[in-house]
Amino acid sequence: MAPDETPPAPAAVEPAGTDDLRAALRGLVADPARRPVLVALDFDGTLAPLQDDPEASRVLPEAVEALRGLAARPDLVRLALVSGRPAADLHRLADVPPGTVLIGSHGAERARVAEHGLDRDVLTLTDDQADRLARLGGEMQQVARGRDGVWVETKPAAVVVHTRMADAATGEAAEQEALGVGAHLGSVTLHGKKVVEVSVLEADKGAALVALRTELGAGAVVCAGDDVTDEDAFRALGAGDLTVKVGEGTTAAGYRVPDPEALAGLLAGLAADVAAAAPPPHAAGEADPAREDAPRA
Ligand SMILES: O=P(O)(O)OC[C@H]1O[C@H](O[C@H]2O[C@H](CO)[C@@H](O)[C@H](O)[C@H]2O)[C@H](O)[C@@H](O)[C@@H]1O
Repeated sequence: MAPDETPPAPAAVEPAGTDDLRAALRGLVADPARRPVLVALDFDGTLAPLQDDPEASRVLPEAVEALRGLAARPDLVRLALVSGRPAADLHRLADVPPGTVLIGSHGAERARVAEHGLDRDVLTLTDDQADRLARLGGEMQQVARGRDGVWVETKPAAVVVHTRMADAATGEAAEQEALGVGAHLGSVTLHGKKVVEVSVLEADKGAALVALRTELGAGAVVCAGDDVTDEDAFRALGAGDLTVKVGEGTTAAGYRVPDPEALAGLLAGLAADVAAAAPPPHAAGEADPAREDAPRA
């Protein structure tokens, strides 16, 4: 090859599909050496179909049921949501079972769903971060001003310009301007699906997920997501983990499913496998304390 010739780009490897993923999930749960498996799921576009109004987002009913089933066997599975949403918003919208860990604000927040409420660390900002967040809010409002369908969401450590309801040209212009604001005021700027999000904190889903797997002593991680920030998580995981891209687009994930409905079906299958698994040894033959006729201690 002549020195000035560019080598051809390697062909992108298309992730494996739904049937292969079903088999891989079944194999993972059947392997005692991989327990507990950490199932870490993105919210918007993954568990909850995308909506014009983020307040309308909900986990699909089939996935709600499946997550309840998975949470019933913490010896086999631990659950986490890993989202760009603030942890408190996730808790309000997501309907996930107690024990679920919530990683919010793209990794900057950590909380755990309790029986009645949410256990969480309060996110604190330095004076400089708080000052930049306030200035970001003002500048992003300027970006949205006069542009139909463009609006601003304010989060604990970030400001988001939303363009889903704008026409293509208006949305594109707003996103470009918002990226410029991020370049001078932000610590991290994310260009996601019809959003530009500028954060005053350094955080990413990959680092947060790796920290959680270590804390839990998870033998493997199953991680699913649909947007650019989920790619940080996919890249941070290892060869023995299962990474799942929901929808179209280039990805580092090993598997792809077409939409949140397909993912919900796979989670239901996983929950069925978990329900069929042998109970942990200490529980075999023990009376069920939830039953009325169980002997009193
Ligand atoms: O990490 P995620 O759980 O995927 O959260 C990422 C962002 O999700 C929200 O925006 C996205 O969903 C909205 C509702 O479906 C949709 O209108 C928007 O176009 C999507 O980008 C949320 O509003 C952002 O704050 C999150 O960072």
